[in-house]
Amino acid sequence: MKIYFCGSIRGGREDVDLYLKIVKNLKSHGTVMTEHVSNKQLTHTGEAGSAAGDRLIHDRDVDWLRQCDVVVAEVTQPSLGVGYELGRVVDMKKRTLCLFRPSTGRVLSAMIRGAADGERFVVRDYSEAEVENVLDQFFNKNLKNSCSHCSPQKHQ
Ligand SMILES: O=c1[nH]c(=O)n([C@H]2C[C@H](O)[C@@H](COP(=O)(O)O)O2)cc1CO
Repeated sequence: MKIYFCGSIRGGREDVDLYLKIVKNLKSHGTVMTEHVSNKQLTHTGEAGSAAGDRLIHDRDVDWLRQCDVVVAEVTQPSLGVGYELGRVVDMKKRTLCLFRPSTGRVLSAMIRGAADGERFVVRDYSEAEVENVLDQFFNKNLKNSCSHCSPQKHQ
């Protein structure tokens, strides 16, 4: 099971501790292609400072999005990059879980909440305390048979 995790980088790194918690959980369900998003050393400047570096990041990430089996996005901290990734995956018809924390007082973009269909593109309001349960429930109940690379019993 290849999992693409989306989280804010240049949009602000305020939630990086939570990204770390999410990625730790995701690793129990499969291979996380974008583990760097949860790296506490990675600052709001991102992985590269030059336009050439940005093109490499863009092309690599779009390629990973094409390859992945499922997308999980923490969408509370607004990020242009995460919004762009989600727009692309809607077109790619990838199974997607967006996680949003209303307790922050933020209101999620209509372009994300309004894209939810409850099946392929799910938006889940949650609190940090329940994040592991929400992820386990999503993977165990919804994704048992959707991995294209391995048997339902062995999600690696
Ligand atoms: O250095 C990077 N590496 C990278 O993989 N990304 C991708 C993964 C994240 O889910 C998303 C974050 O976008 P943004 O930086 O606009 O917040 O874009 C984004 C950047 C910097 O924009």
